[in-house]
Amino acid sequence: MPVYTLTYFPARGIAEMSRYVFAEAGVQYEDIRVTGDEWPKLKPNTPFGKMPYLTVDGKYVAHSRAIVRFLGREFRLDGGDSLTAARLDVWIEQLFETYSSMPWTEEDEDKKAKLLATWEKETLEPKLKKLEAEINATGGPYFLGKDVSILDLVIFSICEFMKAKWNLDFAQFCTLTKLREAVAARPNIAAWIKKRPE
Ligand SMILES: N[C@@H](CCC(=O)N[C@@H](CS)C(=O)NCC(=O)O)C(=O)O
Repeated sequence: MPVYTLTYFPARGIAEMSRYVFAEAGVQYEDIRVTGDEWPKLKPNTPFGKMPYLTVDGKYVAHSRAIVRFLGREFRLDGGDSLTAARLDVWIEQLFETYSSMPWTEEDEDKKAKLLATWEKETLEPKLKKLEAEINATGGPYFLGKDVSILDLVIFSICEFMKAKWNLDFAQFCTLTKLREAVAARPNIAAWIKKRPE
């Protein structure tokens, strides 16, 4: 088994989906957490001056989504064939595009709340309804039906982040709620959630 190290800030952020993949696969890795004080010194020695990055026997894999896809292939959580893997990728990109279109830079709180409400109705809702229709077509609870994949772990992680950062609970999306409950109940995921740092 290769030696894996995952380096990120002491936060969940865009590294947690990869930590979930390691947890689900039951694979050991070094979970390196770099503080804000340590970061300026480390930054010039990282692949692209950003985190997270992974090393595999000393070779780097950078960019959070490239990391998650690589781990999916490594641990057979990528659907097993190239078309299925591509369908997972499509939704990973779709979800990150949706998340990037949130009103991140608006500083006026009233304007931000209005923009968020519009974004929820016009962007989030149609995208998640379409995602739910695709999950329902497989019978669920996961995107591929009975087999969990990196996409389910990415969905779980993004929803968790949006809840913490934007207080969105997605309660109106029943299929998504079932998927999140199914992920949370997986023994390795539940064990990671219990033991991980705050
Ligand atoms: N496309 C990259 C973005 C990475 C990124 O922006 N990382 C931020 C933390 S979430 C970072 O390293 N910020 C510190 C810096 O830019 O100095 C990815 O998905 O990994």
